[in-house]
Amino acid sequence: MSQRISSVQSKANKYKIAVIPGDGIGKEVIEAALAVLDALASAGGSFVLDYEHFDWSSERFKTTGSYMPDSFLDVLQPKDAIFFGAVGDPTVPDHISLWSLLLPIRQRFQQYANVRPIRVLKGIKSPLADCKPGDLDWVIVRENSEGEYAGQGGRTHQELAIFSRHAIRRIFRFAFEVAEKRPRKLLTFVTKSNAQRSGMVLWDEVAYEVAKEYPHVTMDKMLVDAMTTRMVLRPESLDTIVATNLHADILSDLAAALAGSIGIAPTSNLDPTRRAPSMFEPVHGSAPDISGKGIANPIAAFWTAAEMLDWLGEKADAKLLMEAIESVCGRGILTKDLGGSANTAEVTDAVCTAIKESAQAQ
Ligand SMILES: NC(=O)c1ccc[n+]([C@@H]2O[C@H](COP(=O)([O-])OP(=O)(O)OC[C@H]3O[C@@H](n4cnc5c(N)ncnc54)[C@H](O)[C@@H]3O)[C@@H](O)[C@H]2O)c1
Ligand SMILES: O=C(O)[C@H](O)[C@@H](O)C(=O)O
Ligand SMILES: [K+]
Ligand SMILES: [Mn+2]
Repeated sequence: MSQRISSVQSKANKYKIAVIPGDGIGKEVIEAALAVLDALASAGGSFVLDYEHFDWSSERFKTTGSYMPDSFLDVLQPKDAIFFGAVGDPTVPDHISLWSLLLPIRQRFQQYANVRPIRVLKGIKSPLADCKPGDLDWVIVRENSEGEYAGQGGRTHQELAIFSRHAIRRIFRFAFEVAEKRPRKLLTFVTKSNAQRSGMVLWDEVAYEVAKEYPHVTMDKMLVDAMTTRMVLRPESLDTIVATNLHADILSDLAAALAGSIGIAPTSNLDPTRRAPSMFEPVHGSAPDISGKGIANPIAAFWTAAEMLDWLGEKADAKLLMEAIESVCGRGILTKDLGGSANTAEVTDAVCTAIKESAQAQ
């Protein structure tokens, strides 16, 4: 585990980070998160981030005809991580924007595990009556390379999903490893094998096969429709969740809302083999309805930054950042989506100050 060090910059670990803010509030929350990361580094953090900024976005597409250069894999490969905002613009069809920027990076780098931790942070109220902080504390593991996002099929089979034993096995192994490291050792797998009789039946078959390798983890199975009711009615009965690309996409927005707001939820797109750089982004999109107003909640991007530091090995700084976020939320400095009246800059400043104060106290 890394240790926070006092100002001995020469001892700091250096990481090369590609920064891709993208569109809409992606630009606002990434700017805020970079300020918070700077505050953390200069308050005695044990890391130095060497940023390269990329303007890959819908703006670039509209002026040059492409979201990113053809050489994007070569450009990103030497980086230690990719810090991403959001993609999506009201004047570009969403399937064009998603398939021109985000999905090629996720799929070509085989960032096959999309990890979405979510819990009720201190100071934030769940919309569920009586849901206390410990009652909703989950990790959603999303298959991130195939399934409903295979992009195959013509007009008559537009939504053709592709599931392979290889990809199902590796995401289940990953999810079991996550579950095994958490105190409850509980994994719920989400399926729709009653209706989808090919890919989803294979998904179930591999689940039980891989389960034999992890005898210390308790596994249970939920059909995706019933899963939504369990998340709302019995959140405390869940811990680690594994689901397909599309199912986990939908369930993770629900999870974020149940924990207070889509504006707090982080994602890691991981290549667990570490052959390719992993990509870190808030769960939310470009939010055109609030973009440009300076009111986006930056917490999702901050929590995402903490997940990135943790993946890079900077665990002490990741922890300090999460504590700073929770102390600011605990003092009621919240954006509108969480029922508060603070704007993006005010929350950002408060988190930077909390970081400095807690570093001084150490
Ligand atoms: N990974 C991504 O980059 C990603 C994810 C989801 C959607 N998208 C794209 O984003 C665009 C908008 O999609 P959408 O509206 O379905 O989803 P969205 O997540 O952008 O917004 C959904 C709702 O949540 C609110 N919201 C989102 N983030 C917030 C934040 N940080 N603070 C406060 N409120 C927040 C928005 O104002 C909106 O009302 C589309 O083009 C879509 O394709 C991209
Ligand atoms: O994967 C998707 O569907 C989108 O990018 C977005 O909704 C996400 O959750 O990342
Ligand atoms: K995003
Ligand atoms: Mn989504």
